Amino acid sequence: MYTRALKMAIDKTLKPHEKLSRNKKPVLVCILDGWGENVAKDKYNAIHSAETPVTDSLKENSKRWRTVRAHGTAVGLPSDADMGNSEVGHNALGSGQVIDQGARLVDIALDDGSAFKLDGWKYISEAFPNNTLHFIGLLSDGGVHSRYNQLIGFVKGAAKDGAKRIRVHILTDGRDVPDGTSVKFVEQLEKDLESLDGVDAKIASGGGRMHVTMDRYEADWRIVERGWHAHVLGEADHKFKSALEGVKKLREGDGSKPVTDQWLPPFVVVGDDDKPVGTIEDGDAVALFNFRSDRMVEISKAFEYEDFNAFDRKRFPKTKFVGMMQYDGDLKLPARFLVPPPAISGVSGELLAQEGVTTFACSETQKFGHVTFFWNGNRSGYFKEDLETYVEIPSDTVPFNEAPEMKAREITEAGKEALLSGKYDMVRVNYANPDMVGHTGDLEACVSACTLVDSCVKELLDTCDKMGGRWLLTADHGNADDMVQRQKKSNEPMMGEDGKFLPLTSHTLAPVPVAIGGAGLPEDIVFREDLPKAGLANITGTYLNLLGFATPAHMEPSLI
Ligand SMILES: O=C(O)[C@@H](CO)OP(=O)(O)O
Ligand SMILES: [Mn+2]
Ligand SMILES: [Mn+2]
Repeated sequence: MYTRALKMAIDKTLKPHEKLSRNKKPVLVCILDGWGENVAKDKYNAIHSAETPVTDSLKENSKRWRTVRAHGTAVGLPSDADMGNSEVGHNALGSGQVIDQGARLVDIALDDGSAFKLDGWKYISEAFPNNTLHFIGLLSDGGVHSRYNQLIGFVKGAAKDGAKRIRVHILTDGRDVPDGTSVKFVEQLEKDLESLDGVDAKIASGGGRMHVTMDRYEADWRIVERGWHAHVLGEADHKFKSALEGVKKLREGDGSKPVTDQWLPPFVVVGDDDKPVGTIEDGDAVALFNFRSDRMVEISKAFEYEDFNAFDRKRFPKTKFVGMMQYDGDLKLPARFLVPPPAISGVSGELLAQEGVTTFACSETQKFGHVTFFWNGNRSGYFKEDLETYVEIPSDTVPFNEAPEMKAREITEAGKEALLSGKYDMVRVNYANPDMVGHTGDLEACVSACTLVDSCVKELLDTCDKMGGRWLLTADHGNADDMVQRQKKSNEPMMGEDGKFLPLTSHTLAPVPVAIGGAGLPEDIVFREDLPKAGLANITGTYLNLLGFATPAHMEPSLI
């Protein structure tokens, strides 16, 4: 069940690279979030439709440009039908290892039944006979944050182990799965809960994932506060007799504009007495059923921390609280969990800090933790704080198609300044736009986002060249490279009844580009040709080489 990394003892010292010396010039690692290299090259590929002279020109040097796999088993996901995502992508980029990820670890723990023998389960099962068991999480089979069959696996396990009263608090998706599918997931869940013998099981509250509960990196605590009100206190403006009725009604919006699954307002399910059917009370058990960490950290703090002032909780029930996993390895948050998280050790950040390498990492809020927390193997702290500078540029709090430029210009300025300062051996930045605007399904906005990012990349690469540095440009998974839902066999774009194309809001299965270069990179340094199946984890050794170090034995081979 555990990864290669755990099985072998890791030598955490870095050895010098045979050919590339540490030239004391900066190495830039630039990640374009959600920038895939898709075979579909029609107008729905926003990267193809955008003006991208800089990234296009890199392709011309076939010895220093290639693609790598960013989805499925290449990044530790259960199957090659699983699209990549930022968590697994940045874990791989930072660690150089293919690690069994949460999605897979939970599958295994459910399959072999070990999940029901672990401490987390024993802890919550104390509440089964006399109190309510609550599940909170993303209702979806997207496999990025959660999966429906895993929720059902735990619900059934609870029923079998004597839970008498179960309440599920749902966050609707429409981001990892097509918009509108919330209705079918709610229908299915209501049926599945009803079919449990001798258990009073219901959906109790919910809301759209971008508006309720699933904030990340403290971008907007009000999102979590809305969730707390609905799930815990049973308070929301919208009250319905059933979740199905609620989701259908809320999708209609106020009549002027429909609301998509991602953005549904919070709602509470009430009984015939108009009282909420499932508030969270002292003695209840609460299990978050998302395996992915970033969007579960804040709600975990709200349930776990006695001392908490991000918002007024009004009431703080003493619950038996568990996460699907432990979401933050440094904070040990939450303290209890259903399945042990992936063990990620010997990550590049730790090794580099040990060698005295100075690092600058920057993104805007929405991706800040991607280049720090995920990059460092789901650790929120520093390895050696005096060597690591982390800069977060506050993201806007609007749907990003309304501001597709996001903070790309500010990130560029910060990156340039870091390169020019001469203070940093490694500068890494992440541009959020292709991913965050891609998720809105707004093609036009996404095209303009990609055009802007390409021009920002030029500024960064030019600055790196000016400093005599070396650079590596890549992405963590696809997204902007396909903005339309397609027919399975023919790959033809799908149109809705209104004649408009059906937007694809999710990531894609596309591989991602990798390019290396820079004024400080000797001419004869090119990509090797014997790694056709390389994935994101092969990139770590590659940038370690650019920094003058050999690829450590516990990492995937370098592309150079
Ligand atoms: O927004 C998110 O949470 C995911 C999609 O569910 O995107 P990313 O993996 O790019 O962060
Ligand atoms: Mn991403
Ligand atoms: Mn994304």
